Amino acid sequence: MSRDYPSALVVYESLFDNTARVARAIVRGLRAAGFEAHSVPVTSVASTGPVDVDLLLLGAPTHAFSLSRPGSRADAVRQGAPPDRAKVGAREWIPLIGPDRFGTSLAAVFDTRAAKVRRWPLAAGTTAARLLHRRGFRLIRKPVAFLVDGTRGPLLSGEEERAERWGQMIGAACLAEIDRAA
Ligand SMILES: Cc1cc2nc3c(=O)[nH]c(=O)nc-3n(C[C@H](O)[C@H](O)[C@H](O)COP(=O)(O)O)c2cc1C
Repeated sequence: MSRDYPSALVVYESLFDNTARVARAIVRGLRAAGFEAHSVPVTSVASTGPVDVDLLLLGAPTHAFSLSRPGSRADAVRQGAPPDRAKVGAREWIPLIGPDRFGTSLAAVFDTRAAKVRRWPLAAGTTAARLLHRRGFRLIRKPVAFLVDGTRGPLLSGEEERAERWGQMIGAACLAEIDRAA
């Protein structure tokens, strides 16, 4: 940690804005934990150069029990999602990145998924965690899920507040990891 404040970047994929809302709530939680934190859609971060942070977070919606694919995002567009949000997803982005790009190997993952299949073990977060691990990142906590009501949302009541608390918790966990390594 070379700056005055620890820092985190929350990269998210979101077709209907629910994962984006969760990402913003997590940013609020990270800030409450003392972090300089920002969220950015995967459609924009894909074209930026290296960034120097202490923690990378990645969030994505569950499509077909996994990360989205071009076909599932096209499906979402047919259901009303803005086409520009479907250009690139976390699945295509992760193979392009590694710890060097962010100045950290510490990462955390979250997903959104439909409330009625909440207990299904396979989801976007599981896949993202596996792919990030393969790229050399170390997940500091298990992936966490936030629930939406159906395909377009909204988030279930209380989920944004839970995301904010999770952001604060993950910030504290990251600081503990940094202390341990020092
Ligand atoms: C093509 C498609 C497939 C989906 N498959 C699943 C699924 O397998 N499991 C699930 O829980 N939700 C599924 N959903 C619901 C999404 O998880 C939901 O749309 C998403 O969490 C909303 O987040 P977003 O607004 O950020 O896109 C699917 C949605 C779409 C559009």
